[in-house]
Amino acid sequence: MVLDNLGSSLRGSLDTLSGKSRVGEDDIEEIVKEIQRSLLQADVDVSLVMELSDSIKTRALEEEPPGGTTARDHVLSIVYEELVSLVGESTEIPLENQTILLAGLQGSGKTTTSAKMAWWFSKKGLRPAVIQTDTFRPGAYDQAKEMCARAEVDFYGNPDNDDPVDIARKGLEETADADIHIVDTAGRHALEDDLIAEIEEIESAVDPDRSLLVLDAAIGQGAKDQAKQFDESIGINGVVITKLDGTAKGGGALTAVNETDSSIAFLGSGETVQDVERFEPNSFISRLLGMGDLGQLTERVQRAMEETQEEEEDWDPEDMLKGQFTLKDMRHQMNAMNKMGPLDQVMDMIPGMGGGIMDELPDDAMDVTKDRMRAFEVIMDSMTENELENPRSIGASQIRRISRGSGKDEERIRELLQQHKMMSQTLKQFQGMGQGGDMERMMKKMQGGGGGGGFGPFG
Ligand SMILES: Nc1nc2c(ncn2[C@@H]2O[C@H](COP(=O)(O)OP(=O)(O)OP(=O)(O)O)[C@@H](O)[C@H]2O)c(=O)[nH]1
Repeated sequence: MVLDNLGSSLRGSLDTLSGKSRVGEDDIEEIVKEIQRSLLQADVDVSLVMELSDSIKTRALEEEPPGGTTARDHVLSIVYEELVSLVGESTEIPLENQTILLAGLQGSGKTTTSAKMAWWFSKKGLRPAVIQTDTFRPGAYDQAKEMCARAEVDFYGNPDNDDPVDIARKGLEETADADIHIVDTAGRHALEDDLIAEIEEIESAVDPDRSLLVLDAAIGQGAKDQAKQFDESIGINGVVITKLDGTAKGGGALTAVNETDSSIAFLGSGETVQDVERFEPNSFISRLLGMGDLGQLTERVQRAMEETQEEEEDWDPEDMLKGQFTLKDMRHQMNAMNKMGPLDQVMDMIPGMGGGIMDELPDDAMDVTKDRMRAFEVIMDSMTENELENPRSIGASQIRRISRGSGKDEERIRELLQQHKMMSQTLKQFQGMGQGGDMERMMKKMQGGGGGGGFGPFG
């Protein structure tokens, strides 16, 4: 992960501030040196590093720590804010119909990224399609097709056609039913004129809503020229950094962002379709600093909870923790999830709840897509209070009645009950794991609404 060492070395030097109420010039010099060392090691452009360290120094010495804040927390919050502003906002990716073009050098991870992004969009309830126009690398077609099958998303390619522009055009026609079109393009070893000419032609044929530059995290300063050229030829709106699992670098990508005046859209951290996440500056920096991401998580959870409070006054998360997971709880969870993003991504943000744990769960335990959620809502509206509280009491005759009332197939109702059962079992697993731990704390936060300040995780 980028700036891997920053968290621990920074925490070390911040500890020297413990007990102090004011920060001295020597202290801040020491801290800034640590930050510079980490950023330069991670290949961040020298001028960016200098800019950042100057602002940290000036702010730490000139700004008064707010009442009740220790010198350590004050400096940490400044470092945090400045790092967040260094990486910038995340590229805007609206959840609506659009065409996205992927560009980048050979091996940067475009094909993998196209399938990953399609998977990500599908989990948001949209229907994505990947269009593979790489006629240069033998094997690209099979690779993309296989990954798209694994991601369960639409795919178009034609290994017998050697005209990428024609494939792109036909692909858009053939996948007209999809909401999101992701157009993968060929790469070359280096930026050559024919690559640029080809991508320009594809760009004008597909007229993308946004073009993303895919960069290997290990690229280093070479990113600067590449970014510049792609930007000049097709216009770059955002960057995808791949292979963050394999390197402690990644600073080159920040340079590319700066060069193209764009932002980071997605991060890739593995070879499977699920190894992708939306770039979010706050959570990214919190994690770099090794502080977990509870600040952002609680904010999101609280916002979602406030919005779903309405007619659910009698919903008690304590009951859920005790293992009584009713259909009402499920409805509450679905509403909250809908607002926060998929539960697996939310879980990833909780320290100790990341990838490994989610991998052990059945895939469909968390797979509550928008369409299914809508259908489930309608079905639940046709249930009685007693049925909502005691789903086990629902037998064949109730299912028939609910089906008539909701206009949904009986099969759908069984599916809902099955989903409830799975979520209930999943929750039991978490209860087992979270003895006095993260899950329980998260549920308390959901319930009590404490914390919530911008720097929650630093306490
Ligand atoms: N560990 C890791 N490997 C990745 C990641 N993204 C891509 N890869 C691997 O990197 C290699 C190249 O990825 P591709 O997706 O084929 O790259 P490409 O840019 O489409 O390559 P061309 O089609 O030749 O231009 C493959 O072996 C991928 O499995 C990642 O985030 N982490």
